[in-house]
Parts: sequence; structure tokens; C-alpha cells
Amino acid sequence: MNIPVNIPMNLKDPSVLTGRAYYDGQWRDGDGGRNFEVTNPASGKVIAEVADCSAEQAAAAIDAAYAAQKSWAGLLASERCAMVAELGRLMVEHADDLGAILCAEMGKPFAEARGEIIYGASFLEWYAEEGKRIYGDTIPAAAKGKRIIVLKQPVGVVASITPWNFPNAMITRKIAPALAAGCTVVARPAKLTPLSATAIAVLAERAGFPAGVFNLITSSSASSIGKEFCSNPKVRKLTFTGSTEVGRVLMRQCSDDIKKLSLELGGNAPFIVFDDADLDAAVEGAMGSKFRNAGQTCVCANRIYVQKGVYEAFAEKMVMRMQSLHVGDGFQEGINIGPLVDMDAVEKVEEHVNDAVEKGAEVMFGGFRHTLGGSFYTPTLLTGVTQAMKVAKEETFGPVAPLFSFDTEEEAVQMANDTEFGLASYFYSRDIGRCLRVAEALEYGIVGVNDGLPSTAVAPFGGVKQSGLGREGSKYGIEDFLEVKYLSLGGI
Ligand SMILES: NC(=O)C1=CN([C@@H]2O[C@H](COP(=O)(O)OP(=O)(O)OC[C@H]3O[C@@H](n4cnc5c(N)ncnc54)[C@H](OP(=O)(O)O)[C@@H]3O)[C@@H](O)[C@H]2O)C=CC1
Ligand SMILES: O=C(O)[C@H](O)CS(=O)(=O)O
Repeated sequence: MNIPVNIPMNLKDPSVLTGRAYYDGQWRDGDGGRNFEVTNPASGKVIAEVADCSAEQAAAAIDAAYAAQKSWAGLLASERCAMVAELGRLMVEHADDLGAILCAEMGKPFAEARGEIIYGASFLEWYAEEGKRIYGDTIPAAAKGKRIIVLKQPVGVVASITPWNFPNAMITRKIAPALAAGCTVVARPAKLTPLSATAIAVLAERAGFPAGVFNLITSSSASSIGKEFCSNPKVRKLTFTGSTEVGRVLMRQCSDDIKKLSLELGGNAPFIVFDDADLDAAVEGAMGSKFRNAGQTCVCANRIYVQKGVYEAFAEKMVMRMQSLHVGDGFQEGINIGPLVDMDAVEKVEEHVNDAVEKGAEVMFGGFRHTLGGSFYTPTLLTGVTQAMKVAKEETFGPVAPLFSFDTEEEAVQMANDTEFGLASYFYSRDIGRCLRVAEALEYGIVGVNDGLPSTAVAPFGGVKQSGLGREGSKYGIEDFLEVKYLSLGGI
């Protein structure tokens, strides 16, 4: 491995790792030997120096992907999928080391980081099978002497841009269907979390992917690499996961040559608790959805709406459960809330809490930076929250649970839909009629019905409105990496 297989678990005096880029089957330094630093959010210590690639190097990686794509697509699906499966197997085999690397660069508590590795591998396992079932059609012709055959062929070279909050799974959720379908990939991870991506490249090389099939560009300059990805005509598809504002920039940049796009963008998930809900189940669902990754996921419950008859009971149960949230360094036993990724994240959380309190909300739990300092923030419960507060309109991306109250089902659905986002939503009820009415009325790509943790490789993850385009996971996720072509055969 180009980065040590095992990271010093205590990170107290890390030997600075070296991360390099990987394209055309070679490990590469940044242009001119330039590197950028990676720090551990818990300690603030530099843990790695990583190749800082230029746009020219991104172009070279795209050339390599383009040169390799036709032969990669020409393999049998079973041959491609065997390598996709092997990468998934290697990830599971190295889950402890990969989890440590992820915890070290992003701060996610080790157990949760290791869980992400298993989740990331599940996409490779899933598409190692789906890739063998890319079926076409025959269609009864509309004229005598003709036949119609529908083919599905890989899009070609795919560029991938991913965020820091799931630095393993957001990459595999893209490269698994792309590679299985016969595309080749150039991937750029976030500058905060390049090490997990580097480890994927190391294991991809071990899994036997030919040179140029999977390429990794590490860089501190998102925009210059992004512009190359968006403007280079050899790239036929851009797949992006991140904020809506950046997704909008990339969509504009890809419009010149009409690239195919998949956009997994921001969210503002409502979590509705009706008075007929199993309250204990609703509390467990809210805890899982809200505090996973310290609230730094695009599908976290961002607004919690509780019907008036159960509001006090729900709030009290939440306070009780939040006692079990322990903040600290993710490498320490028993820690389930790690540091936020950086100080910008802390400032945004603080802005939302202060705004809510200034407008009349009350703090029932937490509400301040943790005594550990740095980017640690105390899990927080707010009551008396209203739609006029920032937490109602913006994604907090931190461990803050704002409780809103409502009277009627119609009011809850109206408030839940009152956003430009449409990724994930949740509600708890034991009334089957209500469950069907509310599930159909919510304007979201994902609806958790009595389920706070719906994410899985077997389902089509994605949003509507300004939460994005396309789906990742499930049988639907591979379609985004295929072109549909039909043959019209005459003279028969
Ligand atoms: N729908 C989904 O599945 C997910 C959505 N998100 C959303 O992303 C946000 C948080 O993640 P965050 O990483 O901060 O999001 P950003 O959109 O800031 O960054 C996402 C990725 O895009 C890169 N990037 C930023 N600006 C540009 C640019 N101009 N051109 C090309 N690439 C660029 C970033 O690079 P760098 O970091 O190096 O600057 C990063 O790799 C939240 O809004 C969250 O909801 C996050 C995860 C999943
Ligand atoms: O980055 C994210 O927020 C992920 O999409 C969350 S999930 O896929 O793990 O639910």
C-alpha cells in the first residue's frame, strides 16, 4: 500500500503518511512535487502529505481512462464484475485499516468508520452482480421486413467528485456501477479526505484493474480539477456528490458539451412524529438519523416535527437518550460523536443554534461548543422551534435536533414540503391509511416510514427538486452509466 496498511491508532505522534495520485496504472507525485497536508480533526495534527495534482495531470488521467475504456468495455461482463467483486472483498478484508484511515482523516468514530467501509463494499458486491444483468430489448417492428433491437452500452469516461463526509462509500457508490457497466473512471476526492480514496486505489490495483480503468486525482484545488472534468470532451459523464450550490456550478460547466450528469446534492430532511406513533421507536429513529456521523450526512433529520399531543413526552425521551452520546476522539472506546470536520462546520452549527434561541427557541440539551475545544460540539436539543428560524430553511450538518410542534397531518406535510430540497424524509405512525397518505404526499426521493436509517445499496438513493438528479444504488443506479441505442434492421 502506498499508505501504511495500519495507521497508528493513537495518532498522538503520527508518522506523517504519504499519499500519492494514481493514474494510467502508475503512482504519481503532484506536479513539481507539490503536496497538500491532511490533518486529523480531533487533534489538529498533520497526518499526511498528499500529491497536489494539477489540471494537466487530471487531463493526463482522462487520456488514460479514454485509452483504456474500449478494451475495458470489451471484456466479458463476468470478467469486469470479478474485479469489482474482488475490490469489495479486499475492502472488507482490510476494513480495520480502512476504518482507521477514515477515522484519522475525517474524525468519524472508528466503529462507525469501519461500518462505512462495509457499506461502501456493499455497492461493489451489489454491482458485481448487476453488471452481469444489463439487458436490452427486442421490439416488434412497425413495418414489414424490419426488426428492432435495443442495446445498452457504457457511457465512456466518467469523472467523479465526492465529499468529505463519507470518503469511502461516496466513491464506491459511483465507481461500482460505472466500472461494472464498462466505463472507466477518474475520481477526485475532497481535499480534507484523500487518504480513503488512495486506499481504494491501492486495493483496486491489487484487484487487478488494468491501467487506466480506475484513476485517482488528489488535489487541493477543487475548481481547477473540476473545470478540467467539466470541459474535457473525453469525459462523457460527471457524477457529483456534495452541496447544491456546487452542483449548480458543475451543471453549468457541463452544459457546453451536454455531458450526462448525476447529482447527489444537499438535503433538509423532515422527521415527523404523529401522535399514533410508537414513541420509543420514533426516538430511536430520530437518534439514528440525527446523530449518525455527528449529524454530517445529507439525509440526517434536519427538522423534527412532533404532533402536539406527544410533544412533551417525545422531548423528554430524547433528552434521556442523548445522555448516551459521548463526544471525543473517534479512536477512543465508547465515543459515538466525533469532532465536526472543521471549524467552519462548528461556526455554522453555532449560527443555527444562536439564531433559533434569539427567535425564541429553548435549549433542552447541549447548545454550546464541547469542553474538548477544537471542532467538538455538544449534541443539542432545541424546543419551540419555528419555520422562521434558519434551522428550518438550511441544512445544519451538525448534531442539533430542532423540535417543531404541529396540530394536523395536513399542517405537518405542508411544513415538511416547504423547502427547495427533496432528498430524504421520515415519519412515524401506526395508522396504515396515514402512512400511505403521508408517504405519497411527501416531495422527496426517499421516505423512511417508521425507519430512520433507510440507506442501502439495494435501493435507489437520490433526491428531487434541488437535491439532485439520478439515482445511486439498486438496479436503477447502473442505468445512469449506460446509453440506450436501438438497431433498426431492414431488408429481412
Ligand atoms: N446527496 C448526497 O448524497 C450528499 C450531499 N452532501 C452535501 O454536501 C454538503 C457537504 O459536503 P461538502 O463536501 O462540504 O460539499 P461541497 O459541495 O463543498 O464539496 C463537495 C465536493 O465538491 C468539491 N468542490 C467544491 N467546489 C468545487 C468546484 N467549484 N468545482 C469542482 N469541485 C468542487 C469539493 O472539493 P473540496 O472539498 O476539496 O473543496 C468536494 O470534493 C452538504 O450540503 C451535504 O448535504 C454531502 C454528502 C452526500
Ligand atoms: O453523504 C451522505 O450523506 C450519504 O449519502 C449518506 S448515506 O448514503 O450513508 O445515507
